[in-house]
Amino acid sequence: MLIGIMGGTFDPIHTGHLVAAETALEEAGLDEVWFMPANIPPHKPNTPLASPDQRLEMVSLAIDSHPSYRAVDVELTRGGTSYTYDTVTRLQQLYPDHRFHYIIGADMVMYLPKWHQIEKLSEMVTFLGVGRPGFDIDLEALPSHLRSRIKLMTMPAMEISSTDIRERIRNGRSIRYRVPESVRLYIERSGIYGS
Ligand SMILES: Nc1ncnc2c1ncn2[C@@H]1O[C@H](COP(=O)(O)OP(=O)(O)OP(=O)(O)O)[C@@H](O)[C@H]1O
Ligand SMILES: O=C(O)c1ccc[n+]([C@@H]2O[C@H](COP(=O)([O-])O)[C@@H](O)[C@H]2O)c1
Repeated sequence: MLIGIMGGTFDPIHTGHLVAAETALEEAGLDEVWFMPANIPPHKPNTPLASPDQRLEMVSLAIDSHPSYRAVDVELTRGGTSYTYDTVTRLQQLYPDHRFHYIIGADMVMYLPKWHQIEKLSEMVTFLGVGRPGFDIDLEALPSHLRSRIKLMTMPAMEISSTDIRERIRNGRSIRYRVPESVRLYIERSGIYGS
């Protein structure tokens, strides 16, 4: 099986994540996409506002009806900082018959050289890069060994981020359609980001 891992903080999950996953599923011919919330995302300055359980719950609600999507809690149960190299090493041990691709937005593509053990990791997965408004992908600026391990996907520009969702909630603005309805209702009921 060919698996695309959609790793993220998902604080909260939004339609940008879902369209990125669907684009990769279709364009790279993936069998499944595994949505994997990070426990402690490396290199993010702030702790997520939602707890690990809440982020996993929102992911599960968002992907509920999709036959090829799964929510995977390996990073949450491992605890500590969620280095992707450690995660993929573990997944390859657990699922020796699977191949793994890793889906990332344009901001992360240009940040790859800073990832933990990136030389080894880039031998283990192919990165599927999707465009994101405000972030240019310049493959020429990346080291050649990395460049050859990235496939670019064509995704409609979606100017949407978890930061923007949280800010909208703080300002009493609508998040309808920016997140799946089930996630919107969960956020409203739980009051995670304020009311
Ligand atoms: N609108 C988007 N278009 C394409 N890729 C996206 C989009 N939003 C997030 N991603 C990608 O999804 C992955 C997980 O992102 P993450 O959960 O940190 O969301 P975020 O919206 O970037 O969060 P925040 O605003 O809190 O930093 C990253 O690889 C990121 O680049
Ligand atoms: O392993 C690393 O060094 C590394 C550095 C930055 C990001 N990541 C992973 O990339 C995914 C997206 O990161 P983020 O910060 O945009 O949520 C998430 O699963 C992180 O664990 C991984």
